[in-house]
Amino acid sequence: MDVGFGRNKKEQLEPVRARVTGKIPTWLQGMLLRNGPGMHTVGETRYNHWFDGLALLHSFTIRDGEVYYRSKYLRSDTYNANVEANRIVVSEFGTMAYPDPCKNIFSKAFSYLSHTIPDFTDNCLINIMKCGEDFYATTETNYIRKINPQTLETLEKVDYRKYVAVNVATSHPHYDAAGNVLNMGTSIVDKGKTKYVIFKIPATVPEDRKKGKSPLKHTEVFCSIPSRSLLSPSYYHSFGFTENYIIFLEQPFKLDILKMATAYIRGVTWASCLAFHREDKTYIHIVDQRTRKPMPTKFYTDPMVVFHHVNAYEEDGCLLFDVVAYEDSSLYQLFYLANLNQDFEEHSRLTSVPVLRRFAVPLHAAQDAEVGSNLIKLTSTTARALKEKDNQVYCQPELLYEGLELPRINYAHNGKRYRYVFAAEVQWSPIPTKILKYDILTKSSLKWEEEHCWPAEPLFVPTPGAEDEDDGIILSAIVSTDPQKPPFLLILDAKSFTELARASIDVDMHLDLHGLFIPDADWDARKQTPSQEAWDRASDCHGAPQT
Ligand SMILES: CC1=C(/C=C/C(C)=C/C=C/C(C)=C/C=O)C(C)(C)CCC1
Ligand SMILES: [Fe+2]
Repeated sequence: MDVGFGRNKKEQLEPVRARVTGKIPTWLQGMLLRNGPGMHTVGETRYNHWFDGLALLHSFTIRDGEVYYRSKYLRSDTYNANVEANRIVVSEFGTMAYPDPCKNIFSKAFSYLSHTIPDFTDNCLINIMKCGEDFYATTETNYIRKINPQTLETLEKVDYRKYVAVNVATSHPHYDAAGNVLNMGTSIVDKGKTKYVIFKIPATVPEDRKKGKSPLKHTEVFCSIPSRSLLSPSYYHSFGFTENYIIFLEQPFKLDILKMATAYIRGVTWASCLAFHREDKTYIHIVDQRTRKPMPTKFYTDPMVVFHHVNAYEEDGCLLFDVVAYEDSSLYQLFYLANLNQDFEEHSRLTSVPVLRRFAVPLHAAQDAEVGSNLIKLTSTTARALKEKDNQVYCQPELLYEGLELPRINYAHNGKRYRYVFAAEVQWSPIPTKILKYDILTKSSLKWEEEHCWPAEPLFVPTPGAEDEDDGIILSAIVSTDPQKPPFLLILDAKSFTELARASIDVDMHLDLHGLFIPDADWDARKQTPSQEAWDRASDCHGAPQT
């Protein structure tokens, strides 16, 4: 089965109207905006890893029961430089590139030296972040790219380092109740220290300080956590968040800074500077948002690799947090394009399945508790926190569900008690074939699947005025491995997990990573959604078979 992982996808610049079957709820008006890699070769050169691909943004605009689709490559500096040179000239996660092969030995040496502190890529292919009224494409370097969600045009390049000292940052920020962005990055060997920095970008800027300024200019450091090691900070892809706490896992999947500093000259990739240390522990840092300080207790657990935090909440003096955990870092290995070729099913077997695990940590010092005692008295979980000497606590998680990735929740429950996880079901292969609704309370699940269909991350949109946590719909872009079946946007009823509608579009749709839904109601009066007239010009897509 070939879905062409390494094949470049065509952009769909003009909106096309999808062929809708079923009935889209009338209240569902807005735009699903998503990001992911779409171009894997430039000229004769090719990227090694799927996470290297050039960012391709796509959007599904839902209006009065119709769906309009468009896609556009992010015109990052990386994209422009590559296209101009007709080859890959900017390094990505799994591909090291050499811009000037013809340079003489002296200028070559100079160019090597200038890469000691590398200028990373602005190929923001992972997610979309809402920042005040603006939207940004994001990756894990120090760069983000402002975009126009309506036209998918690429706007300013923003360097986080102008506002906060971080060399890398996550593409999974959190949003608090006021819409402020909280994100985390690593400041590497700055003034002799390496630390993890949690920073806040305000949703709004006071009128008197505004003067057309972006909220990013008002970014503040919320708190920082010193890295256990100066030269090998942990890699992380997301973090946990509740009203009062921030959860950071300092996992034994680490960046080797010395290796990074010499990677360019040695001709190896950034990916090769990341290593899983199975002999190490995973340290659990809990920051109290009121004091902005990490709790002094040394919480730890077994070695693991976590990409996605699912949710976290406080219950009876404990903090519960749920993550998708692996026993090793094989996920990154599998996404090498060489493993994702025609017979990828043979070559791409994970050596550990992604498991939904629940951790529980006690929030109050248990100085008098006996060594060996379990500090978790909750009846809702079997997760344990065992008291050890020297203020250490060993955390043993509860296994909730085996085989899921790309988790999403009803974000109104972020940081709060919640019951449902929506995710893609992933067993031993990294490619999802089902969409899953997992009920943490009853430990039961509902699934959607269809032959030849590969679903993207399922996104939950609540019904306006919803009371139940699962009162809403699920949106997932589905690509099919059957050439006779065009890709489609699937709309499921989140309660029953039954199909409400699907919108088929005969375009070259890519498998994406993450994104968000912008309800029409979020657009303020100044930034109107495009007029109906604009959509009327969209060409029809009759869902004809792809050739
Ligand atoms: C370029 C670059 C990086 C990029 C990492 C990327 C692009 C990671 C993507 C991860 C995904 C998509 C995970 C999904 O679960 C690092 C290592 C941060 C630092 C060095 C330079
Ligand atoms: Fe992610």
